[in-house]
Amino acid sequence: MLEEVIKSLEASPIVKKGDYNYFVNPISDGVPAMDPLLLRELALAVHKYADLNIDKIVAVEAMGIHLATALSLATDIPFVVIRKRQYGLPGETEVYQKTGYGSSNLYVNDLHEGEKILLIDDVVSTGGTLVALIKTLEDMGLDLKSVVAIIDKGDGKKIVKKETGVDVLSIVKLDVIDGKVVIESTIED
Ligand SMILES: O=P(O)(O)OC[C@H]1O[C@H](OP(=O)(O)OP(=O)(O)O)[C@H](O)[C@@H]1O
Ligand code: HPA
Repeated sequence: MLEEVIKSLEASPIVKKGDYNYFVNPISDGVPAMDPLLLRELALAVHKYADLNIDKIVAVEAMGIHLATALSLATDIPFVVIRKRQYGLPGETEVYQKTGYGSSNLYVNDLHEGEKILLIDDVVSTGGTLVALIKTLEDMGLDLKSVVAIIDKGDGKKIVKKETGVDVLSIVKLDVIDGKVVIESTIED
């Protein structure tokens, strides 16, 4: 079921961001172009394994958005985006996000105490993004039914578990070794 996903990830070029080995892929960057077959495989895998008894899908800007869109179309569940742009709307919550190569503020809007949500992002790597978001969303009283990171890079998922107690649902586990993406496992193994 994940043939296109694996093929595409294994072909990812690696670019350096400082010391960080950054893989470039349609799932995580929209570059090179995303084959709809690949996007469909991802949406089907999330549909199959995630808890979809939820009120909203919550995407992290930027590269959670296409994944949330595909899942929303497949499920008829609405999605909201955690943006890098501040709106200053009532109830807006700011979250500081630090990755292996940068940082920014994220802004949570239109999420309300007691709502059941699925949080989706493309990659978990240092865990900086998901740890900060999970802590904030839990403090806001949201019920995180599933936390999805399509790609678990290095120790990402393990770090999130240690820091928050939350099990991230990931479709592919990979690492960058000797300048290449190496697939370690998939959810279908
Ligand atoms: O586990 P971490 O080390 O936090 O890395 C994961 C985060 O890094 C990327 O975000 P980035 O801020 O680069 O944004 P983008 O989605 O706009 O590319 C990715 O989309 C995740 O949100
Ligand atoms: N590639 C793409 N997106 C990412 C990465 C990466 O290596 N790490 C965190 N987000």
